[in-house]
Amino acid sequence: MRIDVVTIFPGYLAPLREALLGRAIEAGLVELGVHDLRDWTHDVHQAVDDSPYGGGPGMVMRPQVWGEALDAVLGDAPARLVVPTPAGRPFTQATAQAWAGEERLVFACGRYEGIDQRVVDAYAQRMPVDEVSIGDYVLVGGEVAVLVMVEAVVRLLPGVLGNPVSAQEDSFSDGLLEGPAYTRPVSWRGLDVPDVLRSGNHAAIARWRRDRALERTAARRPDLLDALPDHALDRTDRAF
Ligand SMILES: N#Cc1c(-c2ccc3ccn(Cc4ccncc4)c3c2)n[nH]c1N
Repeated sequence: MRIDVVTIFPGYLAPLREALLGRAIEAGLVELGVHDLRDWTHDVHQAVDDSPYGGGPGMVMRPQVWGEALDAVLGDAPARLVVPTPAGRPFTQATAQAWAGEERLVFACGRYEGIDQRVVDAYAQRMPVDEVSIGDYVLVGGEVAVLVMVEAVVRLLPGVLGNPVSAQEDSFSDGLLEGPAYTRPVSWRGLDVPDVLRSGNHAAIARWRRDRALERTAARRPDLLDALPDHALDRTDRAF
């Protein structure tokens, strides 16, 4: 997979070259390009924003600069354009799973009050464009959202995680939150590891883990339970 990010703060994306993601890049599993939007300005002030039509607070990012930058970065290669915005569709694990199958992702990081809508509209005429949000809170720009989304996607790529099974057992992968996890020592500050996890009875362990996941999901994210298809819950599950 190739990932390109266009931003006025390239340094914000430096963490993408650290740790797991950095190793994926070094292993050739991912190619990463980070581009400074201001490289496509032509004025001495390198202006990327202007006042909003219709008035209102803040500034809007100019379409011309974005058009030149995205034309240059995209070239002729097919890609999915992703535009983080607080007004976007929710970015979820399902989104990450879908995007993990893409050959190329290009992220447009806005700042100020966002990017002129015509940028999304123009590129949506010739390629898939997703306006997405990572959560119901307001950030100052798209860079942090891109860090989140790139990590969620890249960890799903074959060869990136040491143990691919762990991605299959993630929270959300089966529609539920993960249950609690434990490691040594068996007793810590008067708190013990549940006996079942040390029983060697794999069927009992699997049942216990499913029950804790259902319990946690019912308590913290009942909306996920409501969204589960009927076949996803067996009779034992329905006790929650
Ligand atoms: N994904 C995502 C986001 C953002 C986000 C993303 C891109 C931009 C570009 C500019 N801003 C600032 C801004 C814009 C409009 N209204 C208010 C603030 C952004 C915020 N905020 N919260 C999220 N979950």
